[in-house]
Amino acid sequence: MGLTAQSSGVNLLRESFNIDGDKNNPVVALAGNPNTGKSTVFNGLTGLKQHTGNWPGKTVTQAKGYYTYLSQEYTVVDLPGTYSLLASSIEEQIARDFICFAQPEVTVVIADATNLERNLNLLLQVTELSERVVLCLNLMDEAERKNIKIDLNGLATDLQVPIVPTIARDEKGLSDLKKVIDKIVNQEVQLDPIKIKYSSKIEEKVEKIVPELNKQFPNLRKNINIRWLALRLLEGDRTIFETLEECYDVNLKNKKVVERRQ
Ligand SMILES: Nc1nc2c(ncn2[C@@H]2O[C@H](COP(=O)(O)OP(=O)(O)OP(=O)(O)O)[C@@H](O)[C@H]2O)c(=O)[nH]1
Ligand SMILES: [Mg+2]
Repeated sequence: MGLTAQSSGVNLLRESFNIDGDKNNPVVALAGNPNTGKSTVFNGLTGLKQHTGNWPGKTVTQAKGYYTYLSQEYTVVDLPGTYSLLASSIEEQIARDFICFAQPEVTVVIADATNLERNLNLLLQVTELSERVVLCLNLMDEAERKNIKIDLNGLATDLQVPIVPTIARDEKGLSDLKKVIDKIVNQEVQLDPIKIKYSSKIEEKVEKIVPELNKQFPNLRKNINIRWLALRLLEGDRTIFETLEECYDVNLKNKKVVERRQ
């Protein structure tokens, strides 16, 4: 059986993000820098089967929609455009929290093929949070026009993520994207994207914090990536506390694991 929300127990959290947890559809999140064609991909995938509203409690528009592939219905969520997931803006916080807590079965990072370097920064942040990632290289027509050649096989090998080139405006490549998403959901591809290794000073601290977090919050490990959480704590990111308290009713502020680094 493929990945389902039921098997990972996140239905309730999905509902709190206004995503129908009861439907048990695999959820596909579309992430990407602003203006890379996320909404064009979203429209191409979902056609008229879409709703827009606001993210709960936020004045940021949420678009969700549906498509069916090989008799399986998927829910697609168009995340706000962001350059990073460092939660320094509401948009970044929404994108980060959704990937971290609603745990989409697949996150598609939509990148502008003419500006790969900047766009890959977000991809590397997403792969720190989730292994189930596809890189959608959009605007391939623009890249060709600018005579930019991309070694797709070399890039896929370096990043260890599936890559799908698209021209979303002409609906080119979107059926390949659906096929790759289906393979990930049905666990037909091995996924082990590259992870950033930090300086030994940081890695040593992470090594100390991870077991401490596992000990103090044994249930958290099932739901979120503890290495990622340790990195956020080291960074002093306060916004993660708010979301943890909202989603899990845990209070990290009073725990010694945080006090130690102050
Ligand atoms: N040439 C070309 N243009 C594209 C392609 N995909 C999207 N566009 C155009 O790029 C512009 C931005 O597309 P959107 O889909 O709005 O991008 P977005 O990522 O949703 O933008 P934000 O939501 O503002 O972050 C639009 O004018 C699209 O028509 C493509 O593959 N090739
Ligand atoms: Mg958009």
